[in-house]
Amino acid sequence: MSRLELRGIVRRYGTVAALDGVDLTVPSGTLTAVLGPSGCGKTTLLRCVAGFERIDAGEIVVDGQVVAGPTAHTPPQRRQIVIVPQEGALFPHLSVRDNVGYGLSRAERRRGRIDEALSLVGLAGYGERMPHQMSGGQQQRVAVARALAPRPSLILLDEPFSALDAGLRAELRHDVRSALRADRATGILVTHDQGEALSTADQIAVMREGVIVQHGSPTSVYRRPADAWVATFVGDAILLPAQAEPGHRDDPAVLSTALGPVAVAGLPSGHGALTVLVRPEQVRITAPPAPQAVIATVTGDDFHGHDALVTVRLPDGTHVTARIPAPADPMATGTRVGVQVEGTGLAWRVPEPAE
Ligand SMILES: Nc1ncnc2c1ncn2[C@@H]1O[C@H](COP(=O)(O)OP(=O)(O)OP(=O)(O)O)[C@@H](O)[C@H]1O
Repeated sequence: MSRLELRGIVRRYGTVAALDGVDLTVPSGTLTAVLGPSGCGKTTLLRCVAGFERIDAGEIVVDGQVVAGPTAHTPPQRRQIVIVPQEGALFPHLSVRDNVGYGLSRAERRRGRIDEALSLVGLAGYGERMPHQMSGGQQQRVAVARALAPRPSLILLDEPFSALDAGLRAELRHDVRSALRADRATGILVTHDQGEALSTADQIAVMREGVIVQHGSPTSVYRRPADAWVATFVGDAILLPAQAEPGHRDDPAVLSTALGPVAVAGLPSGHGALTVLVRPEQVRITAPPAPQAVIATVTGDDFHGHDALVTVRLPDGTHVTARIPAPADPMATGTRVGVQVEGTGLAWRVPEPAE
């Protein structure tokens, strides 16, 4: 169990700042998912924490000890930090047992740490198999067991489930999360899959262009995204234009949008153009249209088993997609429905165009 602190980390490649002042704290025994689009610096961040890359500015502190900074660079083998890569991490010529025991002392092997690590990932009894006798998902479990076995200060997971199909991914991330918790390990999970980040991590750090733009619990990042970009990156978002009037003093204020009235808490002060965020599950669809609902026309219905994504055209011509519990019959294209927003939305001021 270790606490990780990143303070103002900068890592440049020529003129590109892959990391441009990253601040992040990962409390002991917790898992933080670093979520961001391709090229935002996620892998560079892991490589700096592990010690494979030197940093140009800032400090990396593990349990109060500076492992990288202006005058320090502890080499990777002395950081007690392990990385679990996407795939192909196992030695093909070694048994599962020998793979897991690779970095362990003889004493730890004797104390039964290999079997303990295999049980943590649900593979008790698989020690004598060779990697090629295991499925892709089982091989990733072995890789996680091998990483956990020496009880590292930190475990860094670099998109470890990305090569697996959807069902196996969900099962494995759940089991890996349980294994990390059982071992009270501190970890960072890098992913660009927002569902994975929301369902697996204790904290989410959203990264954009080499900076952490928001850090918080999955619920806080989903419910109170820092800006419209985070809102669309973490979850599906409906963004609607609205206008703040000087008379809006209530909290929540009720704004007029193409989806009808939307209650917004914590409205920015002053008047001007706003962007209002509503999540697709907040849109209620009624057929026949409920009184006071905005009248819309169904243009698409995607059935997903547990729910359905229904796209409608609003009177102003814009299309929005609602997530509703799957109806018994699909909503036919052209059906006239009513749409209303439930709960509260969020709003941000639209930046003035530069002169
Ligand atoms: N060795 C390198 N030399 C030069 N530029 C690099 C190097 N490694 C990374 N970069 C650049 O740094 C930026 C961040 O790259 P990084 O691989 O960390 O992103 P990422 O978020 O992990 O992307 P992905 O999700 O696609 O793996 C990119 O602009 C990339 O081109």
